[in-house]
Amino acid sequence: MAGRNKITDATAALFTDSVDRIPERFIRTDEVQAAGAVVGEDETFELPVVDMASLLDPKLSASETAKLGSACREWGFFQLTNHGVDEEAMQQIKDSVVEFFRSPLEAKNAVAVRGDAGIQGFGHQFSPASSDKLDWAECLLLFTQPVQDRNMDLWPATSPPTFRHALERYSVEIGDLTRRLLGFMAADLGVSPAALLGAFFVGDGAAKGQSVSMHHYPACGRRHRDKVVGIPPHTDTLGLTLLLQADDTPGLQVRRAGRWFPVRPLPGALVVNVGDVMEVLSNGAYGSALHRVVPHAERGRTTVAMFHDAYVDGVVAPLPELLRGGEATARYRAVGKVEYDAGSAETLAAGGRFLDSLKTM
Ligand SMILES: O=C(O)CCC(=O)C(=O)O
Ligand SMILES: [Fe+2]
Repeated sequence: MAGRNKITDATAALFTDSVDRIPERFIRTDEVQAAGAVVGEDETFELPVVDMASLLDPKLSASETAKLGSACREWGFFQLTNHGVDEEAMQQIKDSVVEFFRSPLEAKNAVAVRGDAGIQGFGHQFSPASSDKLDWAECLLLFTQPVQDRNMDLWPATSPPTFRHALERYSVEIGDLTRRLLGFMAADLGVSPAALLGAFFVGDGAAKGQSVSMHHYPACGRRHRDKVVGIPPHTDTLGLTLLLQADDTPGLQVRRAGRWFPVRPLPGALVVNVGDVMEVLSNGAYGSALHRVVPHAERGRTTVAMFHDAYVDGVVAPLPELLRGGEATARYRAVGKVEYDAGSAETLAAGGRFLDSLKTM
């Protein structure tokens, strides 16, 4: 089972001071090399950019929706500009998360992962049982919606004091934005908005499942670059991910056509990516892309990844509207949500993808 380990004093010291030698558990040179080539600094390429103001503009909406659709089909990734998330709410969450990671280890470990609280809390990202390697990163993972799923014991109360309010507010903002975005995705997929929205939200508008991973990737120094990993290559197992980058440090890379494409953060934009469940819902029209994080030699990087979960009547399966009338066959077999979650966790621990086992062709 993929576990999340607590961060020790030794690791925290490693992350704060520039050290000459790092423990074997962080050295993954072979893995980094095997992962393949990165598109160079000097090469021009454009990761898709989608503009929410254009989506909402009656004159521009149709062409921007087509752009959104092609981004989800070709890349599974795009940067979203003019997204309309309240600027003060954005600033508050950025400041609060940066401040949390700057706190002393003792304060951060007040909300550390612990056996009885499942995967939530502060610690390392998932560590596969099949390897003893650790990521060059620290992560605070929390369930944010539905509200009754929150474990407030693991929400920082004082480090910093603004944290809880900032996350609560951001959770609502991202829920609203996800809802808006899904409306345009439904138009692109040719399904009713109610069908797609109903997979993510319950009748009264609450998210079926929203969670957040806040990441800090410390600077790794020139000497350790190409040896350490921020997050190893993976796809997101839930529905849709919206990522906020609290600074302009690069690090996120997306896999396409056998190479890694660095995301060059646009000021104020959010990065959106299609998760495995969305790939299934869309019957494979949208693709969940492999991505990873590479630590920067000189600069730390802080991000807030918010995930929305989705399913229809307790089942992860292609949207019925897409299969109606026998026009298309299901490219994924239907699987109960409980089985999906258990399967994803188990396959993740083994370094695989549960999604692959659902494919029918
Ligand atoms: O921090 C990032 O840029 C990406 C984080 C991520 O991929 C994840 O939390 O699943
Ligand atoms: Fe991810």
